[in-house]
Amino acid sequence: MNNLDKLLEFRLERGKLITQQLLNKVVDFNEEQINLLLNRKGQVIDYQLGTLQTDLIEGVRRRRSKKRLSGLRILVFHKGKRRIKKELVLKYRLDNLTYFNLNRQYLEIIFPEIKQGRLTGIAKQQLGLKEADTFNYVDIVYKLEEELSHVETHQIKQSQERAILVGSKEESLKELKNLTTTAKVEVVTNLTIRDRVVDPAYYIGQGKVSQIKRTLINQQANVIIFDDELTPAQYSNLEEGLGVKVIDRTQLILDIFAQQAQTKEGQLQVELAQLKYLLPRLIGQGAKMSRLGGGIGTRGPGETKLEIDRRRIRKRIHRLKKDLKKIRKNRQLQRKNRRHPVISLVGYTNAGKSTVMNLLTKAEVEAKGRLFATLDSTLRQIKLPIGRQVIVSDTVGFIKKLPHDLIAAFKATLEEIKEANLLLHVVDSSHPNLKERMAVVHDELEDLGVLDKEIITVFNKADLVADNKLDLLQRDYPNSVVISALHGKGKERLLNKISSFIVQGMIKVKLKLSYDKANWLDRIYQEGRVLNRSYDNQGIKLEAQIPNRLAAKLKKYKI
Ligand SMILES: Nc1nc2c(ncn2[C@@H]2O[C@H](COP(=O)(O)OP(=O)(O)OP(=O)(O)O)[C@@H](O)[C@H]2O)c(=O)[nH]1
Ligand SMILES: [Mg+2]
Repeated sequence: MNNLDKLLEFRLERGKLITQQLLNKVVDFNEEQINLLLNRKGQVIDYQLGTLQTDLIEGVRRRRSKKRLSGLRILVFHKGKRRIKKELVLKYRLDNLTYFNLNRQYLEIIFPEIKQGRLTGIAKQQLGLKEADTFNYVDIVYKLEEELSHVETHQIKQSQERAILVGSKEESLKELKNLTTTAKVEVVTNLTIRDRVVDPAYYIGQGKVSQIKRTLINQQANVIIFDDELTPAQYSNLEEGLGVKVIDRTQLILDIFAQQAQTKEGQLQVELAQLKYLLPRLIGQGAKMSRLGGGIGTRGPGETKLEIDRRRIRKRIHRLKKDLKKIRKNRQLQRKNRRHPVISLVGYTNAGKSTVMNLLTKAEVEAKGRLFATLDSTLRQIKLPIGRQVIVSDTVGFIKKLPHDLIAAFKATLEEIKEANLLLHVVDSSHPNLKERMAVVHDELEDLGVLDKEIITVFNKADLVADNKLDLLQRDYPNSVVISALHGKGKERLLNKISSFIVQGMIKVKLKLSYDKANWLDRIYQEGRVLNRSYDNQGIKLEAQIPNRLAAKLKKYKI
Protein backbone atom coordinates (compact mmCIF):
# COMPACT_ATOMS: atom_id res chain seq x y z
CA MET A 1 0.00 0.00 0.00
CA ASN A 2 1.31 3.34 -1.03
CA ASN A 3 1.91 5.35 2.08
CA LEU A 4 -0.40 8.07 0.92
CA ASP A 5 -3.17 5.53 0.40
CA LYS A 6 -3.51 5.58 4.19
CA LEU A 7 -5.48 8.77 3.63
CA LEU A 8 -8.22 6.67 2.12
CA GLU A 9 -8.79 5.00 5.45
CA PHE A 10 -9.88 8.24 6.98
CA ARG A 11 -13.43 8.88 7.86
CA LEU A 12 -14.32 12.19 9.48
CA GLU A 13 -17.30 12.62 11.69
CA ARG A 14 -20.31 13.70 9.69
CA GLY A 15 -20.45 17.44 9.25
CA LYS A 16 -16.84 18.03 10.29
CA LEU A 17 -14.69 20.00 7.90
CA ILE A 18 -11.39 18.75 9.25
CA THR A 19 -10.05 16.82 12.22
CA GLN A 20 -6.78 17.06 14.11
CA GLN A 21 -6.02 13.44 13.36
CA LEU A 22 -6.30 13.97 9.63
CA LEU A 23 -4.28 17.12 9.89
CA ASN A 24 -1.47 15.30 11.74
CA LYS A 25 -1.32 12.69 9.04
CA VAL A 26 -1.15 15.26 6.28
CA VAL A 27 1.59 17.16 8.06
CA ASP A 28 3.57 13.91 8.31
CA PHE A 29 3.61 13.57 4.55
CA ASN A 30 5.18 16.98 4.22
CA GLU A 31 3.83 17.58 0.72
CA GLU A 32 3.46 21.00 -0.91
CA GLN A 33 -0.22 20.41 -1.51
CA ILE A 34 -2.63 17.54 -0.92
CA ASN A 35 -6.19 17.58 -2.27
CA LEU A 36 -8.78 15.24 -0.83
CA LEU A 37 -12.16 14.32 -2.17
CA LEU A 38 -14.69 13.47 0.55
CA ASN A 39 -18.32 12.46 0.59
CA ARG A 40 -20.96 13.77 2.93
CA LYS A 41 -20.50 10.83 5.26
CA GLY A 42 -16.97 12.09 5.84
CA GLN A 43 -15.15 9.35 3.92
CA VAL A 44 -12.06 10.25 1.97
CA ILE A 45 -12.75 8.89 -1.51
CA ASP A 46 -9.66 9.99 -3.37
CA TYR A 47 -6.58 12.17 -3.10
CA GLN A 48 -4.29 14.07 -5.38
CA LEU A 49 -0.93 15.81 -4.98
CA GLY A 50 0.03 19.25 -6.28
CA THR A 51 -2.24 21.72 -8.00
CA LEU A 52 -5.91 20.85 -7.82
CA GLN A 53 -6.98 19.17 -11.07
CA THR A 54 -10.42 18.33 -12.34
CA ASP A 55 -9.67 14.62 -12.61
CA LEU A 56 -9.92 14.34 -8.84
CA ILE A 57 -13.67 14.49 -9.22
CA GLU A 58 -14.32 13.90 -12.89
CA GLY A 59 -14.77 10.16 -12.88
CA VAL A 60 -16.66 9.95 -9.63
CA ARG A 61 -20.32 9.05 -9.67
CA ARG A 62 -22.36 11.98 -8.57
CA ARG A 63 -25.95 12.57 -7.67
CA ARG A 64 -27.93 13.36 -10.70
CA SER A 65 -30.71 15.45 -9.22
CA LYS A 66 -30.18 19.07 -10.12
CA LYS A 67 -32.15 19.91 -7.02
CA ARG A 68 -29.40 18.78 -4.72
CA LEU A 69 -25.72 19.38 -4.37
CA SER A 70 -23.34 16.59 -5.34
CA GLY A 71 -22.75 15.34 -1.81
CA LEU A 72 -19.02 15.69 -2.44
CA ARG A 73 -16.50 18.18 -1.24
CA ILE A 74 -12.84 18.87 -1.73
CA LEU A 75 -10.40 19.64 1.03
CA VAL A 76 -7.10 21.17 -0.02
CA PHE A 77 -4.06 21.35 2.26
CA HIS A 78 -1.56 23.89 1.00
CA LYS A 79 1.34 25.92 2.23
CA GLY A 80 0.24 29.39 1.32
CA LYS A 81 -0.06 29.33 -2.42
CA ARG A 82 -3.45 28.45 -3.83
CA ARG A 83 -5.70 29.42 -6.64
CA ILE A 84 -9.38 29.27 -5.81
CA LYS A 85 -11.10 27.01 -8.29
CA LYS A 86 -14.51 28.53 -8.26
CA GLU A 87 -15.53 26.81 -11.47
CA LEU A 88 -15.10 23.40 -9.84
CA VAL A 89 -17.63 24.30 -7.17
CA LEU A 90 -20.18 25.37 -9.72
CA LYS A 91 -19.62 22.72 -12.37
CA TYR A 92 -19.66 19.80 -9.97
CA ARG A 93 -22.14 21.33 -7.51
CA LEU A 94 -19.72 20.67 -4.66
CA ASP A 95 -20.97 20.86 -1.09
CA ASN A 96 -17.96 23.07 -0.61
CA LEU A 97 -14.31 23.50 -1.48
CA THR A 98 -12.16 24.07 1.57
CA TYR A 99 -8.57 25.27 1.62
CA PHE A 100 -6.48 24.70 4.72
CA ASN A 101 -3.39 26.82 5.02
CA LEU A 102 -0.80 24.57 6.70
CA ASN A 103 1.50 27.42 7.59
CA ARG A 104 -1.06 29.75 9.00
CA GLN A 105 -3.57 27.18 10.23
CA TYR A 106 -6.83 28.55 8.98
CA LEU A 107 -9.57 27.42 6.64
CA GLU A 108 -11.20 29.13 3.73
CA ILE A 109 -14.49 27.57 2.78
CA ILE A 110 -15.99 28.17 -0.62
CA PHE A 111 -19.70 27.46 -0.77
CA PRO A 112 -21.88 27.62 -3.84
CA GLU A 113 -24.29 30.51 -3.80
CA ILE A 114 -27.83 29.77 -4.83
CA LYS A 115 -30.52 32.14 -5.87
CA GLN A 116 -33.97 31.22 -7.11
CA GLY A 117 -33.03 27.61 -7.46
CA ARG A 118 -29.85 28.18 -9.43
CA LEU A 119 -26.16 28.20 -8.66
CA THR A 120 -25.14 31.74 -9.31
CA GLY A 121 -21.73 32.15 -7.73
CA ILE A 122 -19.72 31.41 -4.65
CA ALA A 123 -19.56 32.61 -1.07
CA LYS A 124 -16.41 32.55 0.98
CA GLN A 125 -15.96 32.09 4.69
CA GLN A 126 -12.81 31.96 6.81
CA LEU A 127 -12.49 29.94 9.96
CA GLY A 128 -9.80 29.29 12.56
CA LEU A 129 -9.08 25.68 13.50
CA LYS A 130 -10.93 26.01 16.78
CA GLU A 131 -14.05 27.45 15.22
CA ALA A 132 -13.91 24.76 12.56
CA ASP A 133 -14.23 22.15 15.27
CA THR A 134 -17.75 23.21 16.17
CA PHE A 135 -18.75 24.11 12.64
CA ASN A 136 -21.20 21.73 10.97
CA TYR A 137 -21.03 22.27 7.27
CA VAL A 138 -23.91 19.92 6.54
CA ASP A 139 -26.31 22.43 8.10
CA ILE A 140 -25.29 24.83 5.42
CA VAL A 141 -25.58 22.21 2.72
CA TYR A 142 -29.18 21.59 3.74
CA LYS A 143 -29.95 25.28 3.60
CA LEU A 144 -28.45 25.47 0.14
CA GLU A 145 -30.38 22.47 -1.07
CA GLU A 146 -33.49 24.08 0.28
CA GLU A 147 -32.76 27.03 -1.94
CA LEU A 148 -32.12 24.73 -4.86
CA SER A 149 -35.58 23.30 -4.45
CA HIS A 150 -37.06 26.74 -4.82
CA VAL A 151 -40.05 26.48 -7.07
CA GLU A 152 -40.17 29.15 -9.63
CA THR A 153 -43.65 30.53 -9.73
CA HIS A 154 -42.96 33.93 -10.91
CA GLN A 155 -41.16 35.48 -13.78
CA ILE A 156 -42.28 38.61 -15.45
CA LYS A 157 -41.00 39.43 -18.86
CA GLN A 158 -41.62 43.10 -18.80
CA SER A 159 -42.80 44.97 -21.82
CA GLN A 160 -43.55 41.75 -23.65
CA GLU A 161 -46.90 41.16 -22.08
CA ARG A 162 -49.99 42.59 -23.66
CA ALA A 163 -53.12 41.89 -21.73
CA ILE A 164 -56.85 41.81 -22.35
CA LEU A 165 -58.87 42.30 -19.20
CA VAL A 166 -62.19 40.56 -18.74
CA GLY A 167 -64.67 41.38 -16.01
CA SER A 168 -68.26 42.14 -15.26
CA LYS A 169 -68.13 45.34 -13.24
CA GLU A 170 -66.85 48.64 -14.57
CA GLU A 171 -65.41 49.85 -11.27
CA SER A 172 -63.72 46.58 -10.48
CA LEU A 173 -62.24 46.46 -13.98
CA LYS A 174 -60.74 49.86 -13.44
CA GLU A 175 -59.01 48.58 -10.37
CA LEU A 176 -57.88 45.51 -12.26
CA LYS A 177 -56.36 47.78 -14.86
CA ASN A 178 -54.46 49.57 -12.13
CA LEU A 179 -53.26 46.29 -10.78
CA THR A 180 -52.15 45.17 -14.21
CA THR A 181 -50.13 48.29 -14.82
CA THR A 182 -48.61 47.91 -11.39
CA ALA A 183 -47.50 44.45 -12.50
CA LYS A 184 -45.77 46.19 -15.40
CA VAL A 185 -48.01 44.65 -17.99
CA GLU A 186 -49.55 46.62 -20.81
CA VAL A 187 -53.33 46.66 -21.02
CA VAL A 188 -54.48 46.62 -24.63
CA THR A 189 -58.19 46.56 -24.02
CA ASN A 190 -60.85 45.39 -21.67
CA LEU A 191 -64.02 43.46 -22.25
CA THR A 192 -67.03 43.79 -20.07
CA ILE A 193 -69.31 40.85 -19.76
CA ARG A 194 -72.78 42.09 -18.98
CA ASP A 195 -75.65 39.64 -19.14
CA ARG A 196 -73.40 36.76 -18.71
CA VAL A 197 -74.26 33.61 -20.56
CA VAL A 198 -72.64 31.30 -18.15
CA ASP A 199 -70.90 28.21 -19.32
CA PRO A 200 -69.44 26.73 -16.15
CA ALA A 201 -66.67 25.08 -18.09
CA TYR A 202 -65.41 28.40 -19.37
CA TYR A 203 -66.63 30.89 -16.78
CA ILE A 204 -67.88 33.00 -19.68
CA GLY A 205 -70.24 32.09 -22.50
CA GLN A 206 -69.07 30.50 -25.71
CA GLY A 207 -69.94 33.64 -27.61
CA LYS A 208 -67.58 35.61 -25.44
CA VAL A 209 -64.86 33.07 -25.95
CA SER A 210 -65.02 33.62 -29.70
CA GLN A 211 -65.05 37.38 -29.22
CA ILE A 212 -61.94 37.20 -27.06
CA LYS A 213 -60.28 35.06 -29.68
CA ARG A 214 -60.87 37.69 -32.33
CA THR A 215 -59.66 40.48 -30.07
CA LEU A 216 -56.57 38.48 -29.26
CA ILE A 217 -55.60 38.35 -32.87
CA ASN A 218 -56.55 41.92 -33.68
CA GLN A 219 -54.74 43.37 -30.71
CA GLN A 220 -51.86 40.94 -30.67
CA ALA A 221 -52.39 40.30 -27.02
CA ASN A 222 -50.83 37.36 -25.26
CA VAL A 223 -52.39 37.31 -21.81
CA ILE A 224 -55.96 37.35 -20.61
CA ILE A 225 -56.64 38.52 -17.11
CA PHE A 226 -59.96 37.71 -15.48
CA ASP A 227 -61.34 39.86 -12.74
CA ASP A 228 -62.62 36.88 -10.79
CA GLU A 229 -61.17 33.72 -9.44
CA LEU A 230 -61.29 30.83 -11.88
CA THR A 231 -61.64 27.18 -11.05
CA PRO A 232 -58.87 24.80 -12.12
CA ALA A 233 -61.08 23.40 -14.85
CA GLN A 234 -61.97 26.83 -16.20
CA TYR A 235 -58.32 27.68 -16.36
CA SER A 236 -57.33 24.74 -18.33
CA ASN A 237 -60.35 24.98 -20.66
CA LEU A 238 -59.80 28.65 -21.29
CA GLU A 239 -56.13 28.24 -21.89
CA GLU A 240 -56.72 25.44 -24.27
CA GLY A 241 -59.53 27.21 -26.04
CA LEU A 242 -57.75 30.50 -26.38
CA GLY A 243 -54.19 29.34 -26.76
CA VAL A 244 -52.75 32.02 -24.49
CA LYS A 245 -51.92 32.42 -20.86
CA VAL A 246 -54.90 32.98 -18.61
CA ILE A 247 -54.54 34.70 -15.27
CA ASP A 248 -57.06 35.62 -12.61
CA ARG A 249 -57.17 38.51 -10.24
CA THR A 250 -55.67 36.59 -7.36
CA GLN A 251 -52.70 35.49 -9.39
CA LEU A 252 -52.17 38.99 -10.59
CA ILE A 253 -52.10 40.27 -7.03
CA LEU A 254 -49.75 37.49 -6.06
CA ASP A 255 -47.51 38.48 -8.94
CA ILE A 256 -47.37 42.04 -7.74
CA PHE A 257 -46.67 40.86 -4.25
CA ALA A 258 -43.83 38.72 -5.50
CA GLN A 259 -42.33 41.67 -7.34
CA GLN A 260 -42.53 43.94 -4.38
CA ALA A 261 -41.77 41.90 -1.31
CA GLN A 262 -38.65 43.33 0.22
CA THR A 263 -37.75 41.43 3.33
CA LYS A 264 -37.00 37.76 3.65
CA GLU A 265 -40.23 37.32 5.55
CA GLY A 266 -42.24 39.06 2.90
CA GLN A 267 -40.70 36.94 0.18
CA LEU A 268 -41.37 33.73 2.03
CA GLN A 269 -44.95 34.75 2.64
CA VAL A 270 -45.57 35.51 -0.98
CA GLU A 271 -43.99 32.30 -2.15
CA LEU A 272 -46.11 30.37 0.30
CA ALA A 273 -49.27 32.09 -0.88
CA GLN A 274 -48.38 31.43 -4.51
CA LEU A 275 -47.74 27.76 -3.95
CA LYS A 276 -50.88 27.34 -1.90
CA TYR A 277 -52.88 28.94 -4.64
CA LEU A 278 -51.29 26.81 -7.32
CA LEU A 279 -51.39 23.47 -5.60
CA PRO A 280 -55.11 22.75 -5.94
CA ARG A 281 -54.93 24.05 -9.48
CA LEU A 282 -52.45 21.37 -10.39
CA ILE A 283 -54.69 18.62 -9.15
CA GLY A 284 -56.87 17.16 -11.81
CA GLN A 285 -54.88 18.62 -14.60
CA GLY A 286 -52.93 15.46 -15.07
CA ALA A 287 -50.03 15.99 -17.35
CA LYS A 288 -51.00 19.57 -18.00
CA MET A 289 -49.13 21.16 -15.19
CA SER A 290 -48.39 24.27 -17.09
CA ARG A 291 -50.10 26.34 -14.43
CA LEU A 292 -46.95 26.06 -12.50
CA GLY A 293 -45.65 28.65 -14.83
CA GLY A 294 -47.72 30.69 -12.49
CA GLY A 295 -48.11 34.31 -13.19
CA ILE A 296 -47.45 36.54 -16.02
CA GLY A 297 -44.52 35.94 -18.25
CA THR A 298 -44.65 32.23 -18.49
CA ARG A 299 -45.96 30.98 -21.73
CA GLY A 300 -47.05 27.47 -22.47
CA PRO A 301 -46.24 24.28 -20.67
CA GLY A 302 -42.47 24.44 -20.80
CA GLU A 303 -41.00 20.98 -20.51
CA THR A 304 -39.01 21.87 -17.44
CA LYS A 305 -42.14 22.94 -15.63
CA LEU A 306 -43.59 19.51 -16.03
CA GLU A 307 -40.79 18.03 -14.02
CA ILE A 308 -41.88 19.91 -10.98
CA ASP A 309 -44.24 17.70 -9.16
CA ARG A 310 -46.70 18.32 -6.39
CA ARG A 311 -44.68 16.45 -3.87
CA ARG A 312 -41.91 18.93 -4.22
CA ILE A 313 -44.30 21.81 -3.83
CA ARG A 314 -45.74 20.29 -0.71
CA LYS A 315 -42.28 19.86 0.67
CA ARG A 316 -41.44 23.42 -0.13
CA ILE A 317 -44.67 24.63 1.49
CA HIS A 318 -43.79 22.69 4.60
CA ARG A 319 -40.35 24.23 4.67
CA LEU A 320 -41.65 27.74 4.10
CA LYS A 321 -44.11 27.37 6.93
CA LYS A 322 -41.37 26.24 9.22
CA ASP A 323 -39.12 29.13 8.33
CA LEU A 324 -41.92 31.62 8.74
CA LYS A 325 -42.79 30.20 12.11
CA LYS A 326 -39.26 30.79 13.23
CA ILE A 327 -39.25 34.36 12.02
CA ARG A 328 -42.58 35.01 13.70
CA LYS A 329 -41.45 33.59 16.98
CA ASN A 330 -38.57 35.98 16.91
CA ARG A 331 -40.89 38.81 16.17
CA GLN A 332 -43.14 37.87 19.04
CA LEU A 333 -40.22 37.94 21.39
CA GLN A 334 -39.31 41.38 20.22
CA ARG A 335 -42.88 42.45 20.66
CA LYS A 336 -43.05 41.19 24.21
CA ASN A 337 -40.16 43.39 25.15
CA ARG A 338 -41.86 46.39 23.70
CA ARG A 339 -43.02 48.89 26.23
CA HIS A 340 -44.45 51.61 24.12
CA PRO A 341 -47.95 51.75 22.76
CA VAL A 342 -48.28 50.73 19.15
CA ILE A 343 -50.19 52.70 16.56
CA SER A 344 -50.99 50.85 13.34
CA LEU A 345 -51.72 52.52 10.05
CA VAL A 346 -54.38 50.64 8.15
CA GLY A 347 -56.32 51.44 5.02
CA TYR A 348 -57.01 50.70 1.42
CA THR A 349 -54.04 50.30 -0.83
CA ASN A 350 -52.70 53.62 -2.13
CA ALA A 351 -54.59 55.62 0.51
CA GLY A 352 -51.34 57.18 1.64
CA LYS A 353 -50.41 55.14 4.71
CA SER A 354 -46.71 55.21 4.02
CA THR A 355 -46.86 58.92 3.33
CA VAL A 356 -48.57 59.47 6.68
CA MET A 357 -45.90 57.33 8.26
CA ASN A 358 -43.24 59.51 6.66
CA LEU A 359 -44.97 62.59 7.87
CA LEU A 360 -45.12 61.33 11.42
CA THR A 361 -41.66 59.88 11.58
CA LYS A 362 -39.76 61.66 8.86
CA ALA A 363 -38.59 58.20 7.91
CA GLU A 364 -38.08 57.16 4.37
CA VAL A 365 -40.71 54.53 4.12
CA GLU A 366 -41.43 53.73 0.53
CA ALA A 367 -44.34 55.82 -0.65
CA LYS A 368 -44.56 54.95 -4.25
CA GLY A 369 -48.01 55.51 -5.56
CA ARG A 370 -48.03 51.97 -6.79
CA LEU A 371 -50.51 49.54 -5.42
CA PHE A 372 -49.19 47.45 -2.57
CA ALA A 373 -45.99 49.43 -2.30
CA THR A 374 -45.75 48.30 1.29
CA LEU A 375 -45.72 44.60 1.87
CA ASP A 376 -43.94 44.25 5.13
CA SER A 377 -44.89 46.17 8.15
CA THR A 378 -42.40 48.77 9.04
CA LEU A 379 -41.95 49.98 12.57
CA ARG A 380 -40.73 53.35 13.73
CA GLN A 381 -40.54 54.90 17.12
CA ILE A 382 -41.55 58.51 17.58
CA LYS A 383 -41.91 60.91 20.43
CA LEU A 384 -45.23 62.66 20.76
CA PRO A 385 -45.35 66.35 21.70
CA ILE A 386 -46.54 65.27 25.15
CA GLY A 387 -43.20 63.58 25.59
CA ARG A 388 -44.48 60.06 25.25
CA GLN A 389 -42.77 57.51 23.00
CA VAL A 390 -44.96 55.48 20.67
CA ILE A 391 -44.33 52.98 17.92
CA VAL A 392 -45.96 53.54 14.55
CA SER A 393 -46.39 50.60 12.23
CA ASP A 394 -47.12 50.81 8.53
CA THR A 395 -48.90 47.83 7.01
CA VAL A 396 -49.89 46.32 3.71
CA GLY A 397 -52.91 47.89 2.06
CA PHE A 398 -56.27 46.23 1.86
CA ILE A 399 -58.08 45.72 -1.38
CA LYS A 400 -61.46 44.52 -2.47
CA LYS A 401 -61.64 40.79 -3.12
CA LEU A 402 -58.31 40.20 -1.47
CA PRO A 403 -58.32 36.42 -1.32
CA HIS A 404 -58.54 35.04 2.15
CA ASP A 405 -55.64 32.77 1.61
CA LEU A 406 -53.61 35.82 1.01
CA ILE A 407 -54.78 37.49 4.15
CA ALA A 408 -53.68 34.39 5.99
CA ALA A 409 -50.33 34.48 4.30
CA PHE A 410 -49.81 38.00 5.43
CA LYS A 411 -50.67 37.21 8.97
CA ALA A 412 -47.39 38.48 10.29
CA THR A 413 -47.95 41.92 8.89
CA LEU A 414 -51.45 41.94 10.13
CA GLU A 415 -50.52 40.60 13.52
CA GLU A 416 -48.98 43.95 14.08
CA ILE A 417 -52.51 45.31 13.87
CA LYS A 418 -53.72 42.87 16.49
CA GLU A 419 -51.08 44.14 18.87
CA ALA A 420 -51.89 47.75 18.25
CA ASN A 421 -53.31 50.03 20.90
CA LEU A 422 -54.69 52.43 18.35
CA LEU A 423 -55.53 52.17 14.66
CA LEU A 424 -55.25 55.02 12.22
CA HIS A 425 -57.53 54.28 9.29
CA VAL A 426 -56.06 56.26 6.42
CA VAL A 427 -58.59 57.11 3.71
CA ASP A 428 -57.97 58.62 0.30
CA SER A 429 -60.69 61.25 0.60
CA SER A 430 -60.35 62.18 -3.05
CA HIS A 431 -61.54 58.80 -4.20
CA PRO A 432 -65.08 58.75 -5.60
CA ASN A 433 -65.82 55.43 -3.89
CA LEU A 434 -64.26 56.22 -0.59
CA LYS A 435 -67.17 54.95 1.48
CA GLU A 436 -67.15 51.61 -0.25
CA ARG A 437 -63.41 51.38 0.30
CA MET A 438 -63.80 52.26 3.94
CA ALA A 439 -66.30 49.45 4.23
CA VAL A 440 -63.85 47.01 2.66
CA VAL A 441 -61.27 47.95 5.26
CA HIS A 442 -63.83 47.63 8.04
CA ASP A 443 -64.79 44.18 6.87
CA GLU A 444 -61.19 43.06 6.89
CA LEU A 445 -60.63 44.56 10.32
CA GLU A 446 -63.67 42.73 11.53
CA ASP A 447 -62.31 39.48 10.15
CA LEU A 448 -59.11 40.11 12.01
CA GLY A 449 -61.11 40.65 15.15
CA VAL A 450 -59.76 44.10 15.86
CA LEU A 451 -62.82 46.28 15.42
CA ASP A 452 -63.06 46.81 19.15
CA LYS A 453 -59.90 48.82 19.07
CA GLU A 454 -59.94 52.58 19.06
CA ILE A 455 -59.88 53.85 15.48
CA ILE A 456 -59.11 57.34 14.31
CA THR A 457 -60.14 57.96 10.72
CA VAL A 458 -57.56 59.99 8.84
CA PHE A 459 -59.01 61.68 5.77
CA ASN A 460 -55.91 62.08 3.67
CA LYS A 461 -55.23 63.83 0.36
CA ALA A 462 -57.31 66.77 1.52
CA ASP A 463 -55.49 68.91 -1.04
CA LEU A 464 -57.44 67.16 -3.76
CA VAL A 465 -60.86 67.61 -2.20
CA ALA A 466 -63.28 70.51 -1.93
CA ASP A 467 -63.75 71.95 1.55
CA ASN A 468 -67.46 71.29 1.73
CA LYS A 469 -66.93 67.60 1.09
CA LEU A 470 -64.36 67.52 3.87
CA ASP A 471 -66.80 69.23 6.21
CA LEU A 472 -69.40 66.61 5.47
CA LEU A 473 -66.95 63.81 6.08
CA GLN A 474 -65.96 65.24 9.41
CA ARG A 475 -69.57 65.58 10.38
CA ASP A 476 -70.22 61.95 9.50
CA TYR A 477 -67.10 60.73 11.27
CA PRO A 478 -66.60 62.67 14.48
CA ASN A 479 -63.48 60.77 15.47
CA SER A 480 -61.55 61.85 12.39
CA VAL A 481 -58.78 64.16 11.27
CA VAL A 482 -58.36 65.80 7.89
CA ILE A 483 -54.80 65.96 6.59
CA SER A 484 -52.69 66.15 3.49
CA ALA A 485 -49.75 63.94 4.25
CA LEU A 486 -47.93 64.73 1.05
CA HIS A 487 -47.98 68.44 1.74
CA GLY A 488 -47.35 68.11 5.45
CA LYS A 489 -50.70 69.66 6.33
CA GLY A 490 -52.52 68.59 9.45
CA LYS A 491 -49.60 66.86 11.12
CA GLU A 492 -50.18 68.72 14.37
CA ARG A 493 -53.90 67.93 14.39
CA LEU A 494 -53.11 64.28 13.93
CA LEU A 495 -50.45 64.24 16.62
CA ASN A 496 -52.81 65.94 19.05
CA LYS A 497 -55.51 63.43 18.35
CA ILE A 498 -53.09 60.57 18.94
CA SER A 499 -51.80 62.22 22.09
CA SER A 500 -55.23 62.65 23.56
CA PHE A 501 -55.92 58.99 22.99
CA ILE A 502 -52.67 58.04 24.69
CA VAL A 503 -53.33 60.32 27.63
CA GLN A 504 -56.77 58.77 28.10
CA GLY A 505 -55.15 55.57 29.16
CA MET A 506 -52.97 57.32 31.67
CA ILE A 507 -53.47 58.68 35.13
CA LYS A 508 -51.72 61.26 37.18
CA VAL A 509 -49.92 59.87 40.21
CA LYS A 510 -47.68 61.13 42.99
CA LEU A 511 -44.93 58.72 43.90
CA LYS A 512 -42.10 58.45 46.30
CA LEU A 513 -39.27 56.18 45.32
CA SER A 514 -36.36 55.42 47.62
CA TYR A 515 -33.02 55.59 45.88
CA ASP A 516 -32.71 51.84 45.65
CA LYS A 517 -35.94 51.82 43.64
CA ALA A 518 -34.69 54.47 41.29
CA ASN A 519 -34.59 52.00 38.44
CA TRP A 520 -38.33 52.54 38.02
CA LEU A 521 -37.53 56.05 36.96
CA ASP A 522 -36.35 54.92 33.59
CA ARG A 523 -39.59 53.16 32.93
CA ILE A 524 -41.68 56.12 34.07
CA TYR A 525 -39.82 58.42 31.74
CA GLN A 526 -40.17 56.04 28.86
CA GLU A 527 -43.80 55.25 29.23
CA GLY A 528 -45.15 58.34 30.85
CA ARG A 529 -44.52 61.96 31.40
CA VAL A 530 -42.92 63.42 34.48
CA LEU A 531 -44.57 66.63 35.58
CA ASN A 532 -42.63 67.35 38.72
CA ARG A 533 -39.65 65.91 40.47
CA SER A 534 -37.78 66.60 43.70
CA TYR A 535 -35.07 64.88 45.67
CA ASP A 536 -34.46 64.63 49.39
CA ASN A 537 -32.25 62.41 51.48
CA GLN A 538 -34.78 59.56 51.44
CA GLY A 539 -35.47 59.39 47.77
CA ILE A 540 -37.24 60.90 44.80
CA LYS A 541 -40.67 62.46 44.79
CA LEU A 542 -42.48 62.49 41.51
CA GLU A 543 -45.64 63.73 40.00
CA ALA A 544 -46.23 61.97 36.71
CA GLN A 545 -48.75 60.98 34.11
CA ILE A 546 -48.31 57.26 33.57
CA PRO A 547 -50.23 54.40 31.96
CA ASN A 548 -52.80 52.75 34.21
CA ARG A 549 -50.95 49.52 33.86
CA LEU A 550 -47.76 50.96 35.22
CA ALA A 551 -49.62 52.84 37.93
CA ALA A 552 -50.96 49.55 39.22
CA LYS A 553 -47.44 48.19 39.51
CA LEU A 554 -46.26 51.24 41.40
CA LYS A 555 -49.17 51.28 43.82
CA LYS A 556 -47.07 50.81 46.91
CA TYR A 557 -44.99 53.87 46.16
CA LYS A 558 -47.98 56.16 45.93
CA ILE A 559 -48.25 59.09 48.27
N1 LIG B 1 -52.22 64.63 -3.52
C1 LIG B 1 -51.86 63.87 -2.50
N2 LIG B 1 -51.26 62.69 -2.74
C2 LIG B 1 -50.91 61.95 -1.69
C3 LIG B 1 -51.13 62.35 -0.35
N3 LIG B 1 -50.68 61.38 0.46
C4 LIG B 1 -50.20 60.41 -0.32
N4 LIG B 1 -50.32 60.74 -1.62
C5 LIG B 1 -49.88 59.96 -2.79
O1 LIG B 1 -50.63 58.77 -2.87
C6 LIG B 1 -49.82 57.71 -3.39
C7 LIG B 1 -49.87 56.53 -2.48
O2 LIG B 1 -49.23 56.81 -1.27
P1 LIG B 1 -48.62 55.69 -0.32
O3 LIG B 1 -48.21 56.39 0.92
O4 LIG B 1 -47.64 54.86 -1.02
O5 LIG B 1 -49.92 54.80 -0.07
P2 LIG B 1 -50.06 53.48 0.83
O6 LIG B 1 -51.39 53.53 1.47
O7 LIG B 1 -48.88 53.31 1.71
O8 LIG B 1 -50.10 52.38 -0.30
P3 LIG B 1 -49.75 50.79 -0.18
O9 LIG B 1 -48.51 50.62 0.63
O10 LIG B 1 -49.59 50.43 -1.59
O11 LIG B 1 -50.94 50.15 0.44
C8 LIG B 1 -48.43 58.30 -3.55
O12 LIG B 1 -48.27 58.67 -4.89
C9 LIG B 1 -48.44 59.51 -2.66
O13 LIG B 1 -47.57 60.50 -3.09
C10 LIG B 1 -51.75 63.62 -0.15
O14 LIG B 1 -51.96 64.09 0.97
N5 LIG B 1 -52.09 64.33 -1.24
MG1 LIG C 1 -47.48 51.82 1.79
